Amino acid sequence: LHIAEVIPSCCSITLLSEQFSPNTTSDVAAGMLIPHTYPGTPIHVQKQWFKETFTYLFAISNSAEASEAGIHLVSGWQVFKNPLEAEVPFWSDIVLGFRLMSAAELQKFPQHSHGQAFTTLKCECPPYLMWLEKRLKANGVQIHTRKVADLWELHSEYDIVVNCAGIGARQLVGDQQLFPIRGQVLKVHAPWVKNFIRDGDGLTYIYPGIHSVTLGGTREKESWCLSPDPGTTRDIFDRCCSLEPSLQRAQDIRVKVGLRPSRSCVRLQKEVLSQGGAKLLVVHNYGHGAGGFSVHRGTAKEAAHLVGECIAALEGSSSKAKL
Ligand SMILES: Cc1cc2nc3c(=O)[nH]c(=O)nc-3n(C[C@H](O)[C@H](O)[C@H](O)COP(=O)(O)OP(=O)(O)OC[C@H]3O[C@@H](n4cnc5c(N)ncnc54)[C@H](O)[C@@H]3O)c2cc1C
Ligand SMILES: O=C([O-])CC(=O)C(=O)O
Repeated sequence: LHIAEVIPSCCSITLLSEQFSPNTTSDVAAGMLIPHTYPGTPIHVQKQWFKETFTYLFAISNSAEASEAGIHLVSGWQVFKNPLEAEVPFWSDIVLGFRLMSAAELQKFPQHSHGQAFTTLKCECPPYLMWLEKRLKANGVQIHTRKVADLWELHSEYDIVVNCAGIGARQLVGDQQLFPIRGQVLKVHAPWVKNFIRDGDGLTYIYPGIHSVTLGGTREKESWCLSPDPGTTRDIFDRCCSLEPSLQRAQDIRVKVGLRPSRSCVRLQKEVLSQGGAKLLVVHNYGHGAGGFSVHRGTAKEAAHLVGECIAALEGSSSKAKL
C-alpha cells in the first residue's frame, strides 16, 4: 500500500498472493504494538520502524476510520517476576504514558514483583487486513490469487518484484536463515476484560480487542504444525486465568495457530538476480518474526524507498521497462 501511495503514477502495481485474509499468519496475530527485538538490526533502526508504525496507526485510531480499520488504544501492564536489567525499554517514549507500576497496582499480580504500565495500540487483524485491501483497490492495485514457485516466472511481466512472502520466503527464495516459530492463541468472549496483561517472559498474554480477547501463547521453534493442540489450549487458558482469574468465566473459546516468520533480522534489501544475461530487480521485505504488526509501516516505508531506487535505476538504463 505504501508503494502505491508514493511511486510515480506511470507505474502499475499487481499484488499476487497464494492466500488472503483470513488465511494468513497476519490473521492469527494478536496485533499488539509492543516491539520484539531483532538481534541483527541496530536498535535505532528498530525504534524508527516502531515509531513510524505507531504514528501511522495512532492517526487512524484518532479518525472516523478507526472502527472499520479495527485500530484502537489499549492500556495495561507488562509484569515481571524478577528485577529488570534495563527497566526502561527502547520503545518507552513512543507508547503513551509509560511508567513503572506502583506497589498498589502490583497487588493485582501476587506472583510478580515489577511491572510497566503504558497505553499502546492494537490492531484487530482480519478487519485491518480487509481495510488495507480496500485501500489497495482504491489506489488502483490489481489483486490476483497466485502461488509463485520461482521469482523468475514473474520476469516477463514485471520490472520489479517485492517479496513479502513471510514464512513462504523459505521455499520461494531458499532462505535457510528463516524459520518458523509456531504460535497458538485462543480468542475468547470476555468483554469485561479491558486492560492488557503481558508476562514479561513473553509466553503468557491477555489482549482485549474489539470483538474478543486474545489469550496466548506459545513459541515453538522450527515447528511447522498448523493444527491446534488441545493440551496447549488448556495450558494457555490456565496460565491466563492465573494472571486474570475472571477469565475462568470466559466463553466461546476459539483456537488459532500461526507460524512467525523468524530471522535474526528482517530481510529488507535490494537484490539483482541474473540468469543468462537477463536481470530481475527484487526488493525483499520479510522475516518480521513475532513483531510484524509493531513495525509493518516502518519496514514498508523502507521497502518503498528501495523500490523507488529500483525505478530510478530502470529509468536510467536503456532496457525497455514494463512499468
Ligand atoms: C500467535 C501469533 C501472535 C502474534 N502476535 C503479534 C503481535 O501481537 N504483534 C505483532 O507485532 N506481531 C505479532 N505476530 C507476528 C506477526 O503475525 C507476523 O510478524 C506478521 O503477520 C508477518 O506478516 P507477513 O505479511 O510477513 O506474513 P504473512 O501474514 O504470512 O503473509 C505472507 C503472504 O505471502 C503469501 N505467500 C507466501 N509464499 C507465497 C508464494 N510462494 N507465492 C505467493 N504468495 C505467497 C501468503 O499466502 C501470505 O498471504 C504474531 C504472530 C503469531 C503467530
Ligand atoms: O509476544 C506478544 O506479546 C505477542 C506476540 O507478538 C507474539 O505472540 O508473537
